[in-house]
Amino acid sequence: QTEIDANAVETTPDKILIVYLTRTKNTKAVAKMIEAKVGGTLVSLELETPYPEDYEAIVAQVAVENETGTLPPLKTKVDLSRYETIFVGFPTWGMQLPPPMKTFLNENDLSGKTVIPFNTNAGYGIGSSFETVAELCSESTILEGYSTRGGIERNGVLFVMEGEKEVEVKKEVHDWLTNLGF
Ligand SMILES: Cc1cc2nc3c(=O)[nH]c(=O)nc-3n(C[C@H](O)[C@H](O)[C@H](O)COP(=O)(O)O)c2cc1C
Repeated sequence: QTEIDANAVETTPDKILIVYLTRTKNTKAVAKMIEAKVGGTLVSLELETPYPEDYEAIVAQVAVENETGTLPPLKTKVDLSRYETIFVGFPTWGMQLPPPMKTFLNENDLSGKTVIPFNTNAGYGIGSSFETVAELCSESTILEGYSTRGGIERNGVLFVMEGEKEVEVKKEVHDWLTNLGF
């Protein structure tokens, strides 16, 4: 007897892309947990001109970009044609979707594809980032996203996805993806 899971996401690993932005590697760690469960191709977004290493400097630059709607040019180019399910991962920056992810969603056509956001943040939450993903992917099917607390760079807390936290996030990611039908 064959059981058919009505909730199953109908895709295969070769059609899954996991694209993420990361600075202190927390979002990257979540991306790798997703890959471990669903497979797919991992792509890290890199800028033509990297952000400053200095925290205050990047905060100031991102604030200006957010305010002016600047879309920083990406070095990373991806041919999306073969992918039907695209996970998009990013930290919260200035309570918004980080400018490089705005660039990515602006310069690529994700219409007709399934888009699934995920996020790490310092504890202030996703801000408007998931809403902006939905706005920039208005012709896509958006599934429920996942968010967890990551680093607090302002306080010198950088990478946190280890030890108990890693175990906890792995379980949450597993349950979230199972819920989505993966
Ligand atoms: C420029 C900048 C702005 C940030 N703004 C916020 C924010 O508005 N709210 C928040 O909760 N965390 C904020 N953070 C903290 C990051 O979202 C958090 O440390 C996240 O886990 C970093 O992910 P990453 O390790 O993948 O780079 C900010 C960090 C940076 C560098």
